[in-house]
Amino acid sequence: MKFIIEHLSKNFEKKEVLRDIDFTFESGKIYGLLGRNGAGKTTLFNCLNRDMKTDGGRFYMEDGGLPREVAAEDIGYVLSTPTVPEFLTGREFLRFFLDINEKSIQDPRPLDEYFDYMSIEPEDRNKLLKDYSHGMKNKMQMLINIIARPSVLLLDEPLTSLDVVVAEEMKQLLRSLKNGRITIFSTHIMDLALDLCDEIVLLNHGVLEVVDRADLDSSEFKDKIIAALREESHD
Ligand SMILES: Nc1ncnc2c1ncn2[C@@H]1O[C@H](COP(=O)(O)OP(=O)(O)OP(=O)(O)O)[C@@H](O)[C@H]1O
Repeated sequence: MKFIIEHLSKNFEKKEVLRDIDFTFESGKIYGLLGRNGAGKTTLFNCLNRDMKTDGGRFYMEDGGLPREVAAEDIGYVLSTPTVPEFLTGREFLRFFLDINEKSIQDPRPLDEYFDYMSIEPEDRNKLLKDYSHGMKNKMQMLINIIARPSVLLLDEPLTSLDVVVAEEMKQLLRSLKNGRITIFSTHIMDLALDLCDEIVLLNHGVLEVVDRADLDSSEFKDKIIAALREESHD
């Protein structure tokens, strides 16, 4: 399976944020998306999730060499700021999500199995989501996105505000989930990107380019990324 973006562009009035995004993502890989503040990472995710209209270009899936339209259930999107219904308990939210997606979720599991999977403690499962910490809300958002088994999982800086233990658990989780799907992960934490991702992709000057990590040790590779991103400031 591939996820192919061709000549995608997006402007905000006169500001050209995405100029010509042309990229092919392949199943089984985690892609680390790096870019300066304001480079357009969230805008790209919003366009791919169809929350925002693009100004040009297209994107589609390719299965067994055949192109097909992107269906809503193909894309999972975890926002950097978790948005969950605060008036529900963790358990109510999960049950509600499973109920409304009953037809599309293959092999639903008992609720506690999902909570166990995300290491959400039994005493927290019946608490209101408004009383969940940022990291716990983030886990819930991640959970509902992975239950739905999207082909493409977009993660907008999901680990930035998590403590080291939860961040490590999330990393393990993402690694365990990567087969059979495309994971695109935006982050400002370069070590995390180098550690977790199979490919590093830079969003720079409105285009996406892969950074070749062949034959470079980690420090040289980091310098190369910083040098490439620094160019952006001379615009
Ligand atoms: N709805 C909008 N209306 C106008 N301009 C916008 C809108 N959304 C984003 N922008 C602009 O588009 C540019 C890219 O923003 P975006 O949030 O996509 O960047 P980012 O790479 O995710 O940044 P960061 O790393 O700081 O989160 C910025 O200049 C931003 O001000």
